[in-house]
Amino acid sequence: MLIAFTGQVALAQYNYRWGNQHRQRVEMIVGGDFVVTMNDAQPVIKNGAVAINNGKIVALDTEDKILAAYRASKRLPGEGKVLMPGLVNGHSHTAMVLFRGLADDLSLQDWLQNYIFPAEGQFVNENFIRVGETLACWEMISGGTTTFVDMYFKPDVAARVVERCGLRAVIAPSSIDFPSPGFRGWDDAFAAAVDFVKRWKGRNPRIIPALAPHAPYTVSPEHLTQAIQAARQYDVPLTIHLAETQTEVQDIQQRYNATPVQHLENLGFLESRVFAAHVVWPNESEIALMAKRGVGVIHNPDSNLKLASGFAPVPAMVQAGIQVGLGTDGAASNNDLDMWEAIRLTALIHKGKSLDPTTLPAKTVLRMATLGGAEALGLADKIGAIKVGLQADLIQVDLTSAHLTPLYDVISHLVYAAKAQDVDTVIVDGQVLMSERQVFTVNTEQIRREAIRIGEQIQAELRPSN
Ligand SMILES: CSC[C@H]1O[C@@H](n2cnc3c(O)ncnc32)[C@H](O)[C@@H]1O
Ligand SMILES: [Zn+2]
Repeated sequence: MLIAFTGQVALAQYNYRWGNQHRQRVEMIVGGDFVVTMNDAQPVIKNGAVAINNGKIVALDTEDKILAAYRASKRLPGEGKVLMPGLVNGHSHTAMVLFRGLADDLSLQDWLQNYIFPAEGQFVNENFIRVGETLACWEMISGGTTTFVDMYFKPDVAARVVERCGLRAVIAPSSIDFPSPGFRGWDDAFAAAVDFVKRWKGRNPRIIPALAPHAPYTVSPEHLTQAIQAARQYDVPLTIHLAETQTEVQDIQQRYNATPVQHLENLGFLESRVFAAHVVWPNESEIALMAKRGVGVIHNPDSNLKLASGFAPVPAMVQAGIQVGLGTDGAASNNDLDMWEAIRLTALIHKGKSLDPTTLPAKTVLRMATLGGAEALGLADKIGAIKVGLQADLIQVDLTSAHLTPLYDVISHLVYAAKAQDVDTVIVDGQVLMSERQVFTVNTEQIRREAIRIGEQIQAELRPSN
């Protein structure tokens, strides 16, 4: 008896001393009852875990195997949770959260010309962007977005906020042919955008500078050509609003005798560094053209519905092999930055439109919100899936709420039932930004106060539209 007990103690001591030594030390181990990987080799691992070191995924397996091979000073257990790649919001104007609810129930043209452009001219300055961007980062972290595209103004301020909040972002300063906040017109806006790109390229791996001419109806052919040439010269992505409304299609047809996508093709603009937002009204040959040129598309269902822009032919674009991601657009046309809503709407509206319930099945849509977005942005070698060698941009989604009980199919729940509030943990580059719904990188009380103050100022000073 005594011998057996002594033997057990010795074994425990051996395991403690040497077993631990044999396990490789990593920074963090994160688990999930289900690990949804977006990696075809191992799509869903039950009772899985991921080992993270230096911000990267170094191992992915069942939790038993991970714990047998690795030890970590930090562990985020996965009971009652799904572990999955962070969501990629492929199109937003993030600081527009401060214009949320300012002008609703309008068409895009009316909304932009008569409400949003004037309000931006009046209120967007560096402080507006600092507060709006921080508020948006808080909202996005809370909802499980780990990478987003910000197509807006004052990119240096936005980039510094993103650095502090810990998210990953493609920061694409807007250039447009008429006055915009801080600029007289295209020339000074575009020069500043190029200067931003030159200064931020390679500076912080989480900040990807890009160029963003607004749209074919607000940027001349000469300036569009200038933009794509600069994107090539500095080897950065380029994003643009494209074929968003029927009004745009008619306008471009009248001005240039071409449909919007064809117009860009005629300028030699279409290539794989380009990803276009909306693309609601491409014709069949334009879809084939975008697929051939490797142009990514970001679908924004909430905004397209709210502005009554129409239903983008997403099933046909996916079928053609276009890399399609999802976006929220700005919170003034959505009215939030909730990617779960974009996921659910995408999975629903195209079924209704096609009268076919097999259109865009849940798995396809979840892929669009993660790996599809990463592909469209040209970032799939870094993010979008749980795979050894990729950056550790991960979220844990809590499965214990009433609306996720019971569970038959984890992908079904993520697409048709989960909500932003179910996101429990957010990790970017191996850094925990939120755990148990507590956001660590934003002073939420302070930013709420500052956002309310700006809202009061806008309310008091907004000039009526004509
Ligand atoms: C040059 S990008 C920033 C510019 O775009 C405006 N904007 C916001 N949402 C949309 C949209 O859906 N279509 C076109 N333009 C949009 C935003 O207010 C900025 O002025
Ligand atoms: Zn937009």
